[in-house]
Amino acid sequence: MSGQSWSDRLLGGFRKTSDKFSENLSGVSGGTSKLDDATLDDVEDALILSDLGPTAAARIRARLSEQRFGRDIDEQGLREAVAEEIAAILRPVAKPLEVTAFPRPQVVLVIGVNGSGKTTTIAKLAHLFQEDDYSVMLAAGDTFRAAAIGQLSVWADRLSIPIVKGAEGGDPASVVFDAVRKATEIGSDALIVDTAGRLQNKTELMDELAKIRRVLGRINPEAPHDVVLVLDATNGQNALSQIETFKEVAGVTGLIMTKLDGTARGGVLVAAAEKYGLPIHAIGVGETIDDLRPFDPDLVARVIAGLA
Ligand SMILES: Nc1nc2c(ncn2[C@@H]2O[C@H](COP(=O)(O)OP(=O)(O)OP(=O)(O)O)[C@@H](O)[C@H]2O)c(=O)[nH]1
Repeated sequence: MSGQSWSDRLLGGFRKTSDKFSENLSGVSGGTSKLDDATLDDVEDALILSDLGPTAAARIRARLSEQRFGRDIDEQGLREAVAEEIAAILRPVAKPLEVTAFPRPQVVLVIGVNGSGKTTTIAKLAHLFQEDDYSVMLAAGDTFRAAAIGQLSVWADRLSIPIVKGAEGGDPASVVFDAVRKATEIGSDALIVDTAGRLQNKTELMDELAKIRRVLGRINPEAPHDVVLVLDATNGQNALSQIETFKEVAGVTGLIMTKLDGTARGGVLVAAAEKYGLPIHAIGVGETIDDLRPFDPDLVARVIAGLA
């Protein structure tokens, strides 16, 4: 593991976004001047190029214009104002995943395309719950690939938590059914379920998730309590189309964005918040077990705007 703290890594990642923002804000640097249309154009363009998306960029521009048009502003003031507007978009969606289900266990379905960081995120999430003294169980519901089952088992061993798995090619719904029964039996607080990420076959995935839901509902009508979509920030705007699709096939209730360390595309988090308003539970800032962190909207906004 590198000697950097998670916050350095987070700042490092968003710093690339903020560097991109700053590069594109070069017309604004210098002394104090009146906020005019040309400057607002530069800010809007810089935000779009930083992956915040056209809608969030236009909204921030409109707010700046409304509040400060024609007033003296310097670069620092402009960055502060932009940070405030970004934070205003992010604050309402910052919601940690809480274990509140009664009866237990809280069933958390985790979905996302292969390679998004889903398996690692499940392990990190389990670890976060453990740190809060919750008992956790895993279910290897991605029976489509033996590698996925194996990978999750390795994490379960490392974390010393029980895992329920079926055979490769087996029925994910039956794995989930067994897991809920077992978790209820031993009194687990949370059950985190891995699922297949086959977006290329929407109908199959939808049928599979619908069946998991049906089976879960038979044991506990409240389950699944959470359907968490894991997104890879390095995909930039493509992450948004994944939200669109998974919302439709899986009824997503919240997001975790991974790989925010080291990408210049961290602004997509703001685009996602603005467009979908789904809760952002946490962010992934590295490959180790401690690298899933609560999402601090004010800090992220300041880093994107180049202030932190
Ligand atoms: N830098 C960085 N890497 C991450 C992060 N989260 C996951 N990864 C890495 O991304 C790769 C894919 O992660 P997995 O957890 O295997 O992703 P998955 O979606 O389960 O992918 P498959 O198992 O291939 O379907 C691994 O090399 C992880 O270590 C993160 O927040 N930052």
